Amino acid sequence: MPQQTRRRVARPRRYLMCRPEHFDVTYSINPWMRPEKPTDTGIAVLQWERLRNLYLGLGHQVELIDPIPGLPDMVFAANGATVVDGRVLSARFRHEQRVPEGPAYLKWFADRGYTTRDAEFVNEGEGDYLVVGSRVLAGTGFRTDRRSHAEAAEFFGREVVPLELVDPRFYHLDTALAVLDDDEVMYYPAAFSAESREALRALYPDAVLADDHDAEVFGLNAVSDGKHVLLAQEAVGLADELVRRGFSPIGVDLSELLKSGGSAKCCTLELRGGPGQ
Ligand SMILES: CN(C)C(=N)NCCC[C@H](N)C(=O)O
Repeated sequence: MPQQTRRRVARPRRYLMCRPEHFDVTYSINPWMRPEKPTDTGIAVLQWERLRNLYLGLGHQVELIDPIPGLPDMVFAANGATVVDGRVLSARFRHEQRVPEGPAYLKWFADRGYTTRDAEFVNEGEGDYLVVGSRVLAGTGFRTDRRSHAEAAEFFGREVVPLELVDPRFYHLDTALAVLDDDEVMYYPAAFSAESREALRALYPDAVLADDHDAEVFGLNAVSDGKHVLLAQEAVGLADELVRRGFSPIGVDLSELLKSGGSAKCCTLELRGGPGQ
């Protein structure tokens, strides 16, 4: 069926978020981070609250993890773990500044009775693991160690498709690719190696492709519930194409968090399945 005639249905989601009470840019571990530029924690909190209220207004559940002083990037909950069928693979961060976030998120899950695994290899949670239907797309190149992909495949019992990122501005998979539905994605081809571009073309021949501008404003760091797609408000080309395909895009302003290299998806960890599954 042509994409534009599909009726889009929202599925209620459960998300984990972390209020950016200690947000700041005090170090630089990606090309967007400029510690010399001022940040405003109050604005970051306001922008984040709007995102959270949008989720609640759409009928989704939002759980919260307490922010920890001294961990300014902890707001990026998507990096904190990967949750599939109630099974939680912990994050193991590449840069020392973020290493303590892994155990903090893992504890949140363990305290609530989830089945957890303390990851053996470096991986940055849903920053590099994206679930598309029964398949998991897995980024590597800048953060997540390739060896983590086999660990994730074994732990989740799912097919894991490796994708290599080649542009340091798009250092996590979820800065270059967004999941729209169980069989649809949008992505920025130039962020991937030739081999990975080929793999994506074969898997998703009808994917929405982002242009340079929309990728650079982090339009692909988007969250979809199957109908509503929350994405950076500046990504107007992507929003137009999403409307054409029957989705309802909702523009969000997360300009303060972009100073650390994150947007809507980075702030949002999807909880797929609950404890005891
Ligand atoms: C897309 N996701 C989840 C992210 N891109 N996360 C943002 C991480 C930002 C942080 N300063 C870092 O460089 O790790």
